[in-house]
Amino acid sequence: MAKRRLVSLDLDDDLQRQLSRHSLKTVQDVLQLSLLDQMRLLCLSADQARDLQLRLCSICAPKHNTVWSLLQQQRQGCSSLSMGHSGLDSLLAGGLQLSAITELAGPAGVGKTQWCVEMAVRCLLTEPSKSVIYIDTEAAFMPSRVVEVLSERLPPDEQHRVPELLSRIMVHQPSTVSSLHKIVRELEMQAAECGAGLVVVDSIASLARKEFPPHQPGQQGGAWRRVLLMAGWAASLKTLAANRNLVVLVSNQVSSRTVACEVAPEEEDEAALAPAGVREECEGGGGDGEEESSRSSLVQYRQYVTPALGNTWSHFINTRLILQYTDHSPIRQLLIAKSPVSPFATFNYTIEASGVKVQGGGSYSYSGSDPGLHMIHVEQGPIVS
Ligand SMILES: Nc1ncnc2c1ncn2[C@@H]1O[C@H](COP(=O)(O)OP(=O)(O)OP(=O)(O)O)[C@@H](O)[C@H]1O
Repeated sequence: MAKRRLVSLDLDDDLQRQLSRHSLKTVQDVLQLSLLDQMRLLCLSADQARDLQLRLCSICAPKHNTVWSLLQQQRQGCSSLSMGHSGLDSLLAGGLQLSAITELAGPAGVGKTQWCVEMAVRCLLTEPSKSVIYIDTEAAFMPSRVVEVLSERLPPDEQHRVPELLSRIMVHQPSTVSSLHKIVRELEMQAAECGAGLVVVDSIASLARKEFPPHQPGQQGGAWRRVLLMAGWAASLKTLAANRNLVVLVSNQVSSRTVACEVAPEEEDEAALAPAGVREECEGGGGDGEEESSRSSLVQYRQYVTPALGNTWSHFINTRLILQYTDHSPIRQLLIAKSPVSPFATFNYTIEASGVKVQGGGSYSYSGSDPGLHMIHVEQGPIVS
């Protein structure tokens, strides 16, 4: 919190001018000065300097909520962004949680971007004073699709609002890890300036996976560098979500994971037939991207499709929603795979001109699940060795 940018605070204009004149950028920069220096540099009286110090100290001090106030927020529906379906919302305590990171993971074409657009439109329509920051790392963002969804949602006499609503979505399209890194670092300031209620990163994985593949020849430790990078981004996004009380929604790709199984002697011949390349594609594993060490010949390798970025990443996110195909096209499925408030649950959805529609009542069980170990149904059929 001491690193919080002063421009993101609601300080009066004269004071902001003095702060920037003396290159004081963070709360820490001011608190490191003596009271006398604060008075001198910022042209403050002793009382004003003491007030400022108290205010900045209260920003650094860890904040707490009471259970009662959290419950009140939840009841008033101001702790979440509705996903547009009463069953889904009630399991997720209102929808996508504020001050938290929600991940949408799924195979190509399943509807991750469509869900991101859906939630952006929902934020604009339900929060008239809020904006959306949309970080598109795959050049997949289609303004015309947002217009289509908005136009379908607005009644005929409100169609004139479309341009105003569109101007409340700020889009970044970084094409390298370093440009995304810079955007993530500056997000808190931008979120404060534009009053963001939702930050979308579609997708969080693609640039890092492209620049730091786990098995790049001649470059050891690509996966480990990526874990460190993702940890930094997750920390920044969490701080942003908490400080600005907004929803962070990230999409994630899927990757294949290889699991080694002991085989009984009579199955040994079958194990020997496992394709040689299977382990090359392994990404998540138990150790965040590094493939497992070689096994004896009595081991069979089975391949699964799971959310990308490995186990460590799955601990960074608060809620994981997995999107997958079903055998009944065009119906797709949303799984609540990890949530602090909901049991494991599944809901069907379709993608329509007016956006994403969740169908029926959904089903859930309290048997629990491992967020890192979901087999994802891929349209072309599961890849099993
Ligand atoms: N206007 C529309 N009406 C109905 N379906 C649509 C419409 N626009 C897109 N879709 C459907 O959305 C799906 C693509 O979704 P989306 O782009 O969100 O996938 P994705 O999971 O983000 O894929 P990737 O990982 O490749 O980016 C396609 O099945 C497409 O048919």
